[in-house]
Amino acid sequence: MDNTLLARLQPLRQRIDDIDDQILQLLNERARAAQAIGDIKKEFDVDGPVLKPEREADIIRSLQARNHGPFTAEAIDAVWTQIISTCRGLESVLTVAYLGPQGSFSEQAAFEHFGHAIEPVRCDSFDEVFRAVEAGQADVGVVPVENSTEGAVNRTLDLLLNSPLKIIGERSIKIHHNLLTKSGTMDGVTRIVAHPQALAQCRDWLTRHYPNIKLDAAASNSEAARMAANDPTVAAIAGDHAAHAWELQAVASGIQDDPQNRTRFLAVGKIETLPTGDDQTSIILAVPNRAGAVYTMLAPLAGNGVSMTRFESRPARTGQWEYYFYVDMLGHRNDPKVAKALGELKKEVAFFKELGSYPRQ
Ligand SMILES: O=C(O)C(=O)C[C@]1(C(=O)O)C=C[C@@H](O)C=C1
Repeated sequence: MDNTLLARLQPLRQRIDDIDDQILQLLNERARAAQAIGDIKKEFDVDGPVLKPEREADIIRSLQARNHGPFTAEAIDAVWTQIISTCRGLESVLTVAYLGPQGSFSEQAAFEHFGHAIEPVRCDSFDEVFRAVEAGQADVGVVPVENSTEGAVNRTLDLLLNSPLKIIGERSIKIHHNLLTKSGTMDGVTRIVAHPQALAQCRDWLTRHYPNIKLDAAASNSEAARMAANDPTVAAIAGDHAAHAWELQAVASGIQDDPQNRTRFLAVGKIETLPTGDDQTSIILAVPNRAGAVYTMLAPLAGNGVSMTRFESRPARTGQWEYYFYVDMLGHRNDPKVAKALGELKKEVAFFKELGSYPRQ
């Protein structure tokens, strides 16, 4: 390297080394403070949860609010999620249940939300994720709830209806699909395998490029990737993490019909999440099947100035054209406006279930 170039880089690199030393010292001080918090928590409640979603959201948001850059808000989220994850792990390791072998989008969402210092509980279905958390085999679960191309993930909605678990957080991630094989070509491939949601998200692309190939459903995209890794007649649709985990090559990448394709995941658990000042509340409602019932059902929200952010319906399976309505609104259930709206709403409906209040992403 040119000597003058080196001479100019050297002091800056020295500066970075000094800063890294300070960061390291501060990270260890932070870790010791978290360990002390963990000891106090144990003193008061041995089996109580270490995870405090509202505190984690507060820390990251207030750093983002005070930040003047050039470090970006997204970088603050990623770096501090990992710092907090490590500190939390020193108090007690968080076990997280989610769908799929290594490399699934659920795993990516779990890492982006809770950091990497977690112990995975990998499940074969969304039902198993709920069961694992309900049975105490995992502290929390991460499940997809809606996709920007395909809409609601119906199985998750049905499980939320019947589960005692609460929603404790949300995380939306970009979903980028690839067509993957062991060789990186389609030679000898007789079928394309993926989770039905992924097949649906890539429907137009598949029709255009492989109109005659057999499409098969797998329990997860990472399961499809595992199959492709072991069988040269299989091509999988899966994300970059799965490609990496199963050492597959891309025949084509970014094959989702919508380049902005995103999936929103929910974190579910048994803990109660306190207000942060920027929260969302999710509920399920049902009303008798008569004219104007849905309008009346929602009137308390508008009447109390509570904004509805999502409205989804699922058949109640009574054969009577009755539905469960899944409603998200801004605010925490302890906020006076939300509490009043929920109180009024309960009186109007035939069925009411609170799914939880949690920090907005
Ligand atoms: O403040 C706490 O209760 C902590 O345990 C510390 C800490 C952190 O590292 O900042 C870690 C885990 C909790 O979920 C929240 C915050």
